[in-house]
Amino acid sequence: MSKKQYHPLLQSFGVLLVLDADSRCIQAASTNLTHLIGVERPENGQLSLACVLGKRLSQRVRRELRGHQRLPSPLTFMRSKHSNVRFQLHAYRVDEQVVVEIEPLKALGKRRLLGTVNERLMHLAEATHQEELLDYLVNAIQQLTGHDRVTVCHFDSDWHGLMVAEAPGKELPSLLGQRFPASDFPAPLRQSYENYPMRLVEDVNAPPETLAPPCPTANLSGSFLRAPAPERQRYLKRLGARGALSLAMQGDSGLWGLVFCHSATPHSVEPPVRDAVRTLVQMATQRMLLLRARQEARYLQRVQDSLVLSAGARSEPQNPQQLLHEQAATWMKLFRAHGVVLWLNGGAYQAGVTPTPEAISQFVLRLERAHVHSGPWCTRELAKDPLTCSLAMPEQCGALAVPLLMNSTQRAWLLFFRPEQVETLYWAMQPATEQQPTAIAVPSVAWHEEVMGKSEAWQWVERLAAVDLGEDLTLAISAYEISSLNMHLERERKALAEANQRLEQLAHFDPLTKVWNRYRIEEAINAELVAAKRYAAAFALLLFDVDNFKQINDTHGHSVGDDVLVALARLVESSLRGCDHLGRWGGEEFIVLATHSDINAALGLAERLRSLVAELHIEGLKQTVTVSIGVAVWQPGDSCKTIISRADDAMYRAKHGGRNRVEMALEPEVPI
Ligand SMILES: Nc1nc2c(ncn2[C@@H]2O[C@H](COP(=O)(O)OP(=O)(O)OP(=O)(O)O)[C@@H](O)[C@H]2O)c(=O)[nH]1
Repeated sequence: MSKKQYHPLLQSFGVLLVLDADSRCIQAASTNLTHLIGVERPENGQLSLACVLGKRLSQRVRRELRGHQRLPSPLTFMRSKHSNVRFQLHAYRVDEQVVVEIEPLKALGKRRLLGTVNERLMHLAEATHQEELLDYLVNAIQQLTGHDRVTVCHFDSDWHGLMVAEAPGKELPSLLGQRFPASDFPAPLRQSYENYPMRLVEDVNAPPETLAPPCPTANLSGSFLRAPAPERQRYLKRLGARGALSLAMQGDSGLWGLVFCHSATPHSVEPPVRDAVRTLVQMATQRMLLLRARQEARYLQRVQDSLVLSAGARSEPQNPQQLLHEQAATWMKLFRAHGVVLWLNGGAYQAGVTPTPEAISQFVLRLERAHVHSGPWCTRELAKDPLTCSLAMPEQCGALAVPLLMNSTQRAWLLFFRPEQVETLYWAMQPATEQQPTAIAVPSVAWHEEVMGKSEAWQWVERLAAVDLGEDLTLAISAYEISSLNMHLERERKALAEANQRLEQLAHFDPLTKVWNRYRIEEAINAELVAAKRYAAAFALLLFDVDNFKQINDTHGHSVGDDVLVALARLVESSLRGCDHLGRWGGEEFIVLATHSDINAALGLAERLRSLVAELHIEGLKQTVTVSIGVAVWQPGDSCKTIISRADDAMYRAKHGGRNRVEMALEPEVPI
């Protein structure tokens, strides 16, 4: 550490010694050495630590400091057996020197103090609300130290202080609810509280002690005895305080606040009482952080609970509009917003008090350009933020925007809007007036500040919860999109299957009789020809034609003719084996493909069909329907054309033979 010249003035409630690195020789001592401890300085000689503490204790100090930065704990001693004044000693190393601080101790009744402190600690540990906790803390400290006014000052994110708790006194005016500007707590001051969490000023008006001989090299920045700097003295006077004790309340991310104890008259606080107060403050701070963490956890849980709903909606996905409609009220309550917008695929779903769609669209466009990272964006002053100041959003003051990463290129946005929150702040001190101090009193009208144009601030935990909500919403929206896509695909698939079926029908079936069409029966004959050739498995074709069909048509009309064809097809179809097939060859001609059939089987089948048809009764048709059938059996070397041609010849012979007959095809004269 570089040797800096620190304020060499000291308070008089203790004695300060500056020793060499070996803790033997006293290089300088505060001017109250004789007065407080009764040690005379030798006229010309060197003062040793042993002269002040005695041989034994000075040896102990040296031993305990060897290889260490400071004594593990303070030591107590009495100057002589005859005097009952006890002292407390503390020593630590700074640079190449050792600093020893000695304070007289008054008889305090240690047991009683311990009991009181334990009782207070128990109470603090049981507090369930921050206000209750801090109220109890300031009252407990007031009882322990006897200060007139004890307050807790909490810092906001700009380091302005707000007096949030107070044990008021009779001598000093109340500071509760007042704000102190950040300029009252400059960074070095806050830093010093982080290093030395407690400061005691016994009497701000007391003439300071100095070091004798003067010792400009001594680094007393960490000394508990150092006198307050002139600006701090002025400040305390403005607060009406002559005696002051202040303690840091250290939060998770820096200084949470300070405890100020003030009294209108000089006020000493014994080391054990200071230790007790420090323990109380530490305990209260821990408890407060715990309460806050619990409160935040409860809040996050509430947001989570609202997510569970949208998670439930995931199994039965809702469209974004439904989702917003159902959840908007809950979300607005949770996020203390008066409007919410879900911006998706270039359109806005809105609920509550929201800007116009044009303004929202502009806002999102700017967010897309300026806010590239995945975290939330927020402001409590839309009219002042460079991103939004030129947008027309008259009813909005604050906005929280959460990007929803729908995929690698597309972002949706969840936007919350807050109205203006006009607030009156009571400033205890204005930075500008620090040069001309004014006695603190009940805040004057001039110190009221109306804060306009701002919404409530977006808390850290709210931003965190909004990100959680955004992630959940992204899932819910994706689930909905996937499910609608699936539904669409399913519809498409069904339509395609139906079209295919229709196509299949058209391609293979005769639309009137629903039996195979010419193309399909031809296909089947060709397949059978291949099988017959390979396995020499004979099959037969029965080609039949309705007799005098023209006359039926002409006499009874085409529709009766159609009925005849349909009834005939049904009858024949139902009379065939499962392995045989019926097809319409054209007009009133049909073919039966009888697999695994020799000539006898085929003739038997043809005869059976003929007689069945002759018994067919058609509604509206008095005459009987008959068919003439030509039968051809597969011959090696047959093609579709040759076998049908033989069947056709046979059928014509049946026609010419008088109709309602079966004729067998003639054997081919030469092998085909
Ligand atoms: N109703 C109806 N008539 C059809 C259909 N297809 C063909 N026809 C008719 O069937 C008749 C066939 O007549 P023709 O070829 O002279 O034979 P036919 O009257 O049965 O006499 P033969 O075959 O010699 O017994 C024609 O008048 C066709 O118009 C159809 O799908 N429905």
